[in-house]
Amino acid sequence: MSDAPAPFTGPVDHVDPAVIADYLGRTRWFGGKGRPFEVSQVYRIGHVPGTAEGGPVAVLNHLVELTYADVPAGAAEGEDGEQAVEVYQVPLAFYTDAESRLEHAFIGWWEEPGLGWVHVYDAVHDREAMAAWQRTFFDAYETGEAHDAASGLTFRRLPGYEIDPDARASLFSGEQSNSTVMFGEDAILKVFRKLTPGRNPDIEIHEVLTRAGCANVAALYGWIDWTHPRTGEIWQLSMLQQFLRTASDGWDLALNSVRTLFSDPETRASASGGDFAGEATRLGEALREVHDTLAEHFGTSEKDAGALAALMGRRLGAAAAVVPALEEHREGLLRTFGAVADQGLLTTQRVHGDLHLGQTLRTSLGWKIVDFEGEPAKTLAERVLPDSPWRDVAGMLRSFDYAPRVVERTWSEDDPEGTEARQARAAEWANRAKNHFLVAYTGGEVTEAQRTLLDAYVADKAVYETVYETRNRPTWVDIPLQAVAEIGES
Ligand SMILES: Nc1ncnc2c1ncn2[C@@H]1O[C@H](COP(=O)(O)OP(=O)(O)O)[C@@H](O)[C@H]1O
Ligand SMILES: O=P(O)(O)O[C@H]1O[C@H](CO)[C@@H](O[C@H]2O[C@H](CO)[C@@H](O)[C@H](O)[C@H]2O)[C@H](O)[C@H]1O
Repeated sequence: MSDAPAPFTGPVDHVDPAVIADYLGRTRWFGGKGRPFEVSQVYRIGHVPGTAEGGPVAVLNHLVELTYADVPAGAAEGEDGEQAVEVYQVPLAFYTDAESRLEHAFIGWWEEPGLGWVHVYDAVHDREAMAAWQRTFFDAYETGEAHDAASGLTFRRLPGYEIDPDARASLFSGEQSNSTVMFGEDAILKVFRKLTPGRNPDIEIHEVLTRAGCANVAALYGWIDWTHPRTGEIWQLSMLQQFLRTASDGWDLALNSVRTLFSDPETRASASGGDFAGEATRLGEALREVHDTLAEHFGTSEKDAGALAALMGRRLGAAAAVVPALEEHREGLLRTFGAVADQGLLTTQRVHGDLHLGQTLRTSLGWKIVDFEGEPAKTLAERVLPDSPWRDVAGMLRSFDYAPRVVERTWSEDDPEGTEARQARAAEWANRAKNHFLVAYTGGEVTEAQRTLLDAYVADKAVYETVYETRNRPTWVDIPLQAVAEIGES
């Protein structure tokens, strides 16, 4: 363990909040870009044990509290549900001298009590700093946990999976809302960025599915808890998981399949070399198994169908405030939601909550579903609520609709004349994937009531996507808007 300075826990006054704010604005994972914010507090949550010679003089983890000025003072959230205060995890590696190899992850330099002037870097970019995490996880194996009393950090391990304490750490290139570090080719550490106290659904669900031996997820190896010294709340910081070495992203595979189809529009989707129906079938089977295991271990509950229809209607109202183009489809959408209202009590359970092809990985041993954190914009309390499994099914159906439309966006620039022919193939591809997926998921026929419920979830998801695209990729908003229009007309 290093000679890191005390205290390990508490507000940090000597770090300039503007330096941290500037760094957040430069990262991919910070979701508050574009909103007016200030860093209202930097809170130190302890040092990571296991640092070694040649590495940083200390690895100190921090929670950064942000306050947004676009929510009226005193309110917890704004009109569109955006939160007034958010907390992000920022682990820092401290070096006495500048480390040129880490220039891209440089945050600032300041005088650190007990350490003197230090150069400070985002620790997830530093293999030496991340090796400290890995060594501590390794030490935790025998007992199942390594608790560092000084810092309040607890490294937990599940039995049955060994990790190499010397494997090289490297940051995963595709970081999105979190940061993922690979340890050799065996394990990955997902460092959650936006945090809330309480059980993290990604860890919770992976633990249940791993202990149940479910083959359709990456096995959970361990995770890190931090106990707030004053409130006693548990904050879950990171998740250690099996690295799926042979994985190909489901979304990329689907796009490739559509490209193969479009390159020869004379050939029907069923005869195309890139046919996706078989994969869609296997995906449906995988989701069925995951849902069954979740229902078995977390149990099921019931939800009033009328309340669900009303909730979807309210979500539409909030979305229309952000995307005015939804207004003209309001009637048709409300009809679709309203059709479920007389279904009495619906069965609900823990679900993925934000399932799409980008959350699926095809490995040599079949499909794996990742990222059980739920919709990123929702609060934790909302994300862990039981919901109908049809929400996840609808997410996948929307994704099958997206894939050909995304390919067409760029294809049509080079070949505008072929649009009509490709449209027919695109519809064929999407319908084929949807049908195969559904048949595999249900094991046969979809009843009329199930179809009505599914249609409502598909419409609800498409409405959500219009907001997501408006905020994140405005040039894509036509994709879900077109779906909304088709639903509204039907
Ligand atoms: N266990 C794993 N093995 C290999 N790649 C993975 C694994 N888990 C996730 N990935 C890849 O990392 C990407 C980001 O992971 P995800 O859990 O979705 O993080 P985020 O919450 O940042 O979106 C995924 O799209 C997937 O391609
Ligand atoms: O992966 P996240 O949990 O961050 O999910 C969000 O981003 C997704 C995009 O990356 C978004 O998905 C939408 O776009 C996908 C294509 O990029 C498409 O396959 C999905 O069907 C569509 O919903 C997701 O909605 C959003 O929550």
